[in-house]
Amino acid sequence: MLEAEALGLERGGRVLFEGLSFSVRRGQLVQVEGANGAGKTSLLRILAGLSRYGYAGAVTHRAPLLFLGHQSAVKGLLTPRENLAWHIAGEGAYDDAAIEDALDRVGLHGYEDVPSHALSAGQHRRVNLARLYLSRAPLWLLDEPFTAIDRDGVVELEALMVRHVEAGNAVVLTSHQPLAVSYTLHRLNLLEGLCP
Ligand SMILES: Nc1ncnc2c1ncn2[C@@H]1O[C@H](COP(=O)(O)OP(=O)(O)OP(=O)(O)O)[C@@H](O)[C@H]1O
Repeated sequence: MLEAEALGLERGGRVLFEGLSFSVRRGQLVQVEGANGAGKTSLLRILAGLSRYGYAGAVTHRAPLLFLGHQSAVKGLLTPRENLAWHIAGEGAYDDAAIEDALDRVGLHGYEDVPSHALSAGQHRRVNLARLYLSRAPLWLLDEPFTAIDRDGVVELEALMVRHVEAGNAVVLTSHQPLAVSYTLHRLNLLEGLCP
């Protein structure tokens, strides 16, 4: 689904990673490992084709992807329903029932039409996560998806990711918390590459 070849990145005179090569295949659930500041977000943005900075190497995409960053992309003046409609319009689809179902699944039933600036941090995150229920992209790149999500939400999100990879898709995520999933988890170490 994605191939990274000899990726290298230097920030502020510090080499974060170099010569990093790996492939992400169908059915893989990959967690990027590393301490604060190691370069996980930078790597994910490179993989998503969003990096504003110069880096070495090349990324080849073999499938459409969805990137969810940890900085909320929810627009405060729009309601959750409008935010999701705006996002999925980019995929050429608008389906009010599907949007309502996605918001319901992330626990935002009753908040569909509230201006998003009136939502909590966790509810903002949930609006973003609702995009996972609507996306048709086979490859998900998720940066700290569990941030500000309560325990039930974490369990639901873990199950959603497992369903996605079991269906033959792939997920690459960063997370500081260990995943409690009964599925083979591949670890991507910024210095050593992809570990089985
Ligand atoms: N805006 C910036 N300007 C200059 N250097 C930056 C900037 N943002 C990040 N960096 C540098 O890049 C390094 C990697 O940042 P990145 O956000 O990729 O790390 P991370 O592994 O995702 O960290 P965390 O786990 O804390 O989110 C940081 O240690 C910092 O030195």
